[in-house]
Amino acid sequence: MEEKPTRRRVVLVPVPAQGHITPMMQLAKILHSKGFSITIAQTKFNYFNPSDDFTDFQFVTIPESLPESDFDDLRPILFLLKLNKECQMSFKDCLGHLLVQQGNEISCVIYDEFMYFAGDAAKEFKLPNVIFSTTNATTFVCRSVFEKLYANNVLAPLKDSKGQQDELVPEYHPLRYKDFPVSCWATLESILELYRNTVDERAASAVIINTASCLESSSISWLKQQLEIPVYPIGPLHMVDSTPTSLLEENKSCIEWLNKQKVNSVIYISLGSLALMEVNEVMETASGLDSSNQHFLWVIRPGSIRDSEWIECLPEEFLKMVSRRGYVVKWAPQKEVLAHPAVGGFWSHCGWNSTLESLGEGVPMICRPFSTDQKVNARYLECVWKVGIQVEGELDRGVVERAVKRLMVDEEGEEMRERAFSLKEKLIASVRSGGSSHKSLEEFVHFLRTL
Ligand SMILES: O=c1ccn([C@@H]2O[C@H](COP(=O)(O)OP(=O)(O)O[C@H]3O[C@H](CO)[C@@H](O)[C@H](O)[C@H]3O)[C@@H](O)[C@H]2O)c(=O)[nH]1
Repeated sequence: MEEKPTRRRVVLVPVPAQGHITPMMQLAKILHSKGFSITIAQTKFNYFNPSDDFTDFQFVTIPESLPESDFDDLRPILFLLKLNKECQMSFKDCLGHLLVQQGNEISCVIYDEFMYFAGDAAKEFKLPNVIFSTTNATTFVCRSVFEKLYANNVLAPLKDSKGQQDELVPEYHPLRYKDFPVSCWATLESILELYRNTVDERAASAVIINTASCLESSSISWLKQQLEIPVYPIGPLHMVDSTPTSLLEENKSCIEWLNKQKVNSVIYISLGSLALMEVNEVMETASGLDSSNQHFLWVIRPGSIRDSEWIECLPEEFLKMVSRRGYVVKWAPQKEVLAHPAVGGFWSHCGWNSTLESLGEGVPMICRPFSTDQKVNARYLECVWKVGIQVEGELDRGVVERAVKRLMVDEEGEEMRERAFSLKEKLIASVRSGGSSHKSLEEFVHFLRTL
C-alpha cells in the first residue's frame, strides 16, 4: 500500500504512573524522529511536565474531576477502573476538539492498554487505534486467557490462601498460581473486569509491546496467532531512546559514591514508583544487607514506607546499619546506576521497566515482586532466563543476607552475571539494524504511514 506523506499526527494516551509514562514518552520520541507530530493526552495525575526535549510536542489535559487522593487511596486496579469510567465522555470531547483543531491530520490514537476509554473514543471517530502494552507479552497472554480460566474455575486456587498456590497452572509453564498477574489490592472480580476491557483487542488496529522476541518468543507467537491483528514487539524502548522522563528529581550524588566502589561490588535496591513496604520489612532488609557485608545503594522513595513521609518513622538503628556500607537516596538515575561498573546486582520488585533496564545492562536480580505482572517477570527471571533469585514468603534478615550473598558472592551469582551479559548482547542486537525489534519497529512505522 502507498505510504502517505509524513508529519501526520499521532495522539498518545499514557497511564498516569512513572512505569507507564516512561515507555510511552520513549515511543513518542521515536515516532517523532520518524517524522510524526505528537500529541500527548494526560490527566492531572502524575502530570508529566515536559522539559526542553519535548518542545515540539503538543500536550493536552483530559478533564476529569476525581479527587487527587484517589491515586494513592484506590491503588492501581480500582483507580484504573474508575479513571476509565471518568474519562469515557471527557476524552471523546477532547479528541473531538483535537480533530477540529488539527483538521484531518490525526492518523491514529495509541493508548496504554489500561486506558481503554481512549480506544473507545477513537473508534467512535473511526480513527485507527493501537494498544501499547508496557508490560511483557506473557502477562498479555495471561490477561487474554483470564476470563476463560476464571469461567472454567481454573483460577479457583487463587482464592486459596495457601493450598495449591505453589502448583503449576496447567498449560502455562513455568507459571504457578501464585505467579498469575493478580493483586492483593483488588478482588479477582475487579481484576477480571479490568482485564476484560484491556484485552478487547478485536476492535483495535494493532498491538505494540515493549518486549523483544529473544526474551519471550513463544508468548509473542501465541499473541500473533490469537489476536488476528498485527502484533509488534518493539522493545526494549529504553535501548532505542534515552530521553530523560523522570517525574521525580534524580539524586546524582549516588554516581559519585558508586565511582568509589569496586567493580560488581554493589547491590542496587529499588522498588519502582508504586510498591509499598512495611516498617518491619525495611528493618529486616537493612539488617540482612548489613550482615551480608556487601555495599548497597538503596532507593527509598518518599511515601514508600507505609504511613510515613520518608524514613523518619524508622528507629535510629536503621541509619547506623546503612551508614556502614550503604548509601540511601530518594530517587536515583536508575539507568545510569545499572550501567555503572560497580553495580553487580539489583534487588527489585521486577516492574517491567526495571527488568528490561537490568537485562539491558547485564545485571542479574534478586526478585521481590509485589503484584500483577511483577510476579510473572520474577518467575521468568528465575526459571526461564535464569538470571534472578526470587525471595518468597516473609522477609527476615537471614533470608535477605542469604539472597544477597548468593547473588553477590557465590559462584551461582557469577554464573547469573554471565547469562545476564549474554542476554544483554542479544537485546542490543535486537534493537540494532536487522534485529527483530528494529524490524518490528520499522514495520509498525510503515503501518502507521499507510493509515
Ligand atoms: O530511583 C529510581 C527508581 C525507579 N526509576 C525508574 O522508574 C521506572 C519504574 O518502572 P517499573 O520498574 O516498571 O516499576 P513501576 O513503577 O512499579 O511500574 C508499573 O508499570 C510497569 C509497566 O507497566 C509494570 O511492569 C509494574 O508492575 C507497575 O507497577 C523505571 O524506568 C526506573 O528506571 C528511576 O528512574 N529512579
